Amino acid sequence: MTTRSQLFVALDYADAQSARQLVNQLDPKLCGLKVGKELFTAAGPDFVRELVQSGFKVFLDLKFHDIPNTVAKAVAAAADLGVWMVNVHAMGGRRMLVAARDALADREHRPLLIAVTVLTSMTADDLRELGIERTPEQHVQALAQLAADAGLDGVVCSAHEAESLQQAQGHEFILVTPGIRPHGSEQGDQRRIMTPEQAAALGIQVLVIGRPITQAKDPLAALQAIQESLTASSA
Ligand SMILES: O=c1ccn([C@@H]2O[C@H](COP(=O)(O)O)[C@@H](O)[C@H]2O)c(=O)[nH]1
Repeated sequence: MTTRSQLFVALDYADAQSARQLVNQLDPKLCGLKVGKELFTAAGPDFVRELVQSGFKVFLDLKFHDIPNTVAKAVAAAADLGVWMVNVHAMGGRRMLVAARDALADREHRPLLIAVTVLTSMTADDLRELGIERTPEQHVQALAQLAADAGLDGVVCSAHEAESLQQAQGHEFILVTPGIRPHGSEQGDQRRIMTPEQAAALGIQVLVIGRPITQAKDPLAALQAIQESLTASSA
């Protein structure tokens, strides 16, 4: 089965004005936008509303991780912004995941609810240091099962775990993969990385790319080159 991957640009900018310089050149048909902790903390919910009103699919990547009541209220507030997708940490546990899911049930606008498994910046050594003896792959699998049992729509993982997750959870379960690095771009702090073409060939639904676009000399050209390469590799 081949699903066409959607590209989401991680708007990791220090303020709304910097983000707007790129966003104003973009077409909602070309990509979705991810707002994370830096931009949200600086620019707030008004900027998220502005992006939604401009017609973009917005993934609000705030990775809520708190007691169930607090996370339930936070995802409901995110839904009120009109975002397309919101996420929580699977490590918050089953009751937290269920509370988040229930907070979105029966709403007129229900964003997709996704659980972060193992951050793409982490390795087996990082997990071991936290007392987790499973490999990243095993830990992702276990946390994805928890998310699926709790009725979430999918997970954030690395592209390396995609095939085993598709086998275990099926192709309807949404996989969102940061750690996407076009050939020749800098890895930075990411550890479990894959090229956009390889990730798209796996049928991953959402590819998240930040710095290879936002730090490029010409961000729009960098994004268009990735899109063209995806189109060419799927032909
Ligand atoms: O496991 C995760 C979860 C979230 N992220 C976020 O994705 C982008 C990636 O940006 P790059 O510049 O392409 O590395 C960033 O906003 C992270 O907060 C992640 O990387 N890994």
